[in-house]
Amino acid sequence: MSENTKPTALIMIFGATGDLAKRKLFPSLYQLYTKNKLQNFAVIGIARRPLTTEQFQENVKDSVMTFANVDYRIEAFISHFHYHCHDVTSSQSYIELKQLASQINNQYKLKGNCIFYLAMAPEFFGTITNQLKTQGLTNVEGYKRLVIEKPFGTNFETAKALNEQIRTVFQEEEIYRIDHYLGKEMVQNIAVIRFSNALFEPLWNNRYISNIQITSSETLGVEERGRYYENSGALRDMVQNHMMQMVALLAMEPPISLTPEEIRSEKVRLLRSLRPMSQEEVNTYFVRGQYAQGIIHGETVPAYREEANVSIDSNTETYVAGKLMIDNFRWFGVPFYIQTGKRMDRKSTKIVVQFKDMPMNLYYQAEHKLTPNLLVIHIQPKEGITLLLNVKKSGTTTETKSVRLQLANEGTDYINTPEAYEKLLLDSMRGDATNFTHWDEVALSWKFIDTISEVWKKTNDESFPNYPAGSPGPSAADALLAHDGHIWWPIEKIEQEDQEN
Ligand SMILES: NC(=O)C1=CN([C@@H]2O[C@H](COP(=O)(O)OP(=O)(O)OC[C@H]3O[C@@H](n4cnc5c(N)ncnc54)[C@H](OP(=O)(O)O)[C@@H]3O)[C@@H](O)[C@H]2O)C=CC1
Ligand SMILES: O=C1O[C@H](COP(=O)(O)O)[C@@H](O)[C@H](O)[C@H]1O
Repeated sequence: MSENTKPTALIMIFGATGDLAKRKLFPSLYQLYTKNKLQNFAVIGIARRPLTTEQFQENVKDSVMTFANVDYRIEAFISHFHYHCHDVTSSQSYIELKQLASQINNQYKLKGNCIFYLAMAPEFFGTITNQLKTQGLTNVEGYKRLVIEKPFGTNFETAKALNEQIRTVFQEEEIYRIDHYLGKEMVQNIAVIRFSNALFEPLWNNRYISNIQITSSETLGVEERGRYYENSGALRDMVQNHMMQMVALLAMEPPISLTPEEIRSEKVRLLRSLRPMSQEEVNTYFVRGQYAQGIIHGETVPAYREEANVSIDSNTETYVAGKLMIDNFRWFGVPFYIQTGKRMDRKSTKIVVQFKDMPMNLYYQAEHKLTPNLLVIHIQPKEGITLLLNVKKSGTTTETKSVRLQLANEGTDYINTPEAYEKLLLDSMRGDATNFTHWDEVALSWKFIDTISEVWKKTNDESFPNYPAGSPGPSAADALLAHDGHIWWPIEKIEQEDQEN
């Protein structure tokens, strides 16, 4: 389907009174609607609480006003929403849901196309898909697609069982596993930066790249999600999916074309080249942390154990740093460092590609080392690219200084870029699975992650809590890089100092 095709579909949102629907799904659909990207659509919201369709429409309106902050064509927009009060564990109400779906399909002329969006706790995913099949909701005249939220399982075994269950109802090409990082503008830009610039692609290998650093730090804590997070931790919440996907996009071989199959098969090949770790090696390659009380934006925030309301000796990690090695010709010997954590000093997701030093420094003067060339891909909150180069200091000197070439930051292209969910919803309606994860990718990343979580489950980290909220994370993460002679590049600090000078 072309990029300009306007899709038509009925979207059934299971979990329509929940946080994700309110904060992301309704505002994203609204954006698509007001940008005229949809031919025709209707939504059936499904949850247990007893709401009328009118009350549900008011909730949708509130969510759009709060999170999209506009009310242009809002009444017309919410008239597309319907509500079905339904406990997904009860088979009876699927029959009524089927009747409602058929009536709405005819009323809006939706061609029998149906998206089943599971915005609910994962323990319901299997039950819902089974019931959809048993009660005949998947017998549609058009297409049927399942959009499924994370977490997709809690380890390889549970993910495999879930996959087998949903595969009895949906084909792999009908399953859209959401990883919202794949909807982010600059994550989608990684392949474009690599494969459309003669400047980068020839250097994108172990001859010219020293190491790659991927950081995704948050200032938020676990908020209302303590129960989920306590059983997940940063490793399963962020690393298994978002961080591994970014590694795959940065390191995969060029696909022979941009079809979803080709891109996803390159990512799979890359994930297969990750150097496996033995259990004994886990704590050499990976570092974990948990936040203590600290100060963020001038306010004292509680420690994880208090905020999440969990046991006072909880061993759950809220921070992970790790070193991944890729055993293929292109990357042998190049460390990919990743770090992600909650309650850190800033909200920032970025990738730093550090190029190797020049073979000889012609400009060496006492104490003066050339700064390595760095390519920084800013993913959020700022979007853009920075290249750090060395130039001559002005005047009668051969001394060098580092300068920043801002390739895209603050450019008009990046103003008002659509939300990740907006793009992913549209892709799922158009049938473009490129930015969704294939089962083979999910399976391989779980296998890699399982070794780490098994070790961490067995051994408590006695140093927890080991970083104060509002800090850059535990010192062991610096030691991880220092061991290889590297540092986490303090890009924001470099930029700030630059601006001050
Ligand atoms: N919130 C977020 O930012 C993110 C969420 N996700 C994922 O999205 C999914 C949903 O998360 P979130 O919205 O935060 O969860 P919430 O707990 O906020 O919402 C859960 C929803 O499920 C409904 N529900 C619960 N039990 C039943 C039942 N038996 N039958 C019918 N409906 C039921 C609830 O409605 P009611 O009580 O009325 O039945 C509610 O609408 C999860 O898989 C989560 O991991 C992923 C990334 C980010
Ligand atoms: O998937 C998740 O992502 C968010 C971070 O997303 P971002 O787009 O704000 O970077 C994280 O807070 C959450 O714990 C996790 O489940």
